[in-house]
Amino acid sequence: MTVPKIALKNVTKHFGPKKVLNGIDLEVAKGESLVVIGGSGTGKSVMLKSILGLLTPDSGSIQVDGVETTRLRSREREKLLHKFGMLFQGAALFDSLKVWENVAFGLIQGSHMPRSQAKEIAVAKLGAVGLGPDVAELSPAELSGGMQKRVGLARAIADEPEIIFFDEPTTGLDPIMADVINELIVQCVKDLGATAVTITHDMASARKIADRIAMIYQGRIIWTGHARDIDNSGNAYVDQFVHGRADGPIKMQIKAL
Ligand SMILES: Nc1ncnc2c1ncn2[C@@H]1O[C@H](COP(=O)(O)OP(=O)(O)OP(=O)(O)O)[C@@H](O)[C@H]1O
Repeated sequence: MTVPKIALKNVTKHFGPKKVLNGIDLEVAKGESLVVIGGSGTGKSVMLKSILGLLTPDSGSIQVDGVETTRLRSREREKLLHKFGMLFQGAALFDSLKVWENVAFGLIQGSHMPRSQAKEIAVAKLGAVGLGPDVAELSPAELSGGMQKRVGLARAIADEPEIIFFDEPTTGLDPIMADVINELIVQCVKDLGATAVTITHDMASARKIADRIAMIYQGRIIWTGHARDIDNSGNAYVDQFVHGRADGPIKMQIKAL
């Protein structure tokens, strides 16, 4: 039996009285691209942060390459984090650093690579996402949102991670730029042979990026299936989300202003 790259079993997490993860069961195979869809506040980010160890679940098991990660010491956790690359929502670049320094940040700080070598890699990774060496010397503030996402992607792949997380990679981009980013994600993940987990509300992005899609609702995975089956899921919650209907079993909690 092959060991999944990532496996969550019955993971729970609450904040005060609020139960956010309600028994998450999820497996991601090596080399697979899994997209997690679900409404706002359903626990997608809390799940990713739990896998990264930025949050500790209350109960349940999280394994990466068959190793339990919920009780790691700091040095072991640091080693684990080397397996991950991450493209954050809003790119999260440092404005005080040049573009290439942002891309090389993990190589210099985490892997203690000499600056000149890290710069060479950063410029090559920028090239892989369609940005020339001239961009490397700019400040992130001088770039458009789409270019910033590309820089974030170059940073996510700089250390050639085994696993890449994409948190809302297309949010705030026009549909054409979103498609460009989706294609770059597919290409970069393929080139690296990486395992990818993406969280998004954007169904066009999910369709393009995913091998498999999982839907989270009220802190549970309520459906998983091949991306090609998303329109015939037979699940009323998935159907409502995919078609963006106000009517259906998913009730939005709307607070009175
Ligand atoms: N550190 C925290 N302390 C308290 N509550 C938190 C914390 N982190 C998340 N939550 C709560 O957990 C719930 C789920 O949050 P999460 O960020 O995982 O949602 P999400 O599905 O990623 O939503 P979105 O799509 O809007 O980003 C929210 O109600 C949020 O307020």
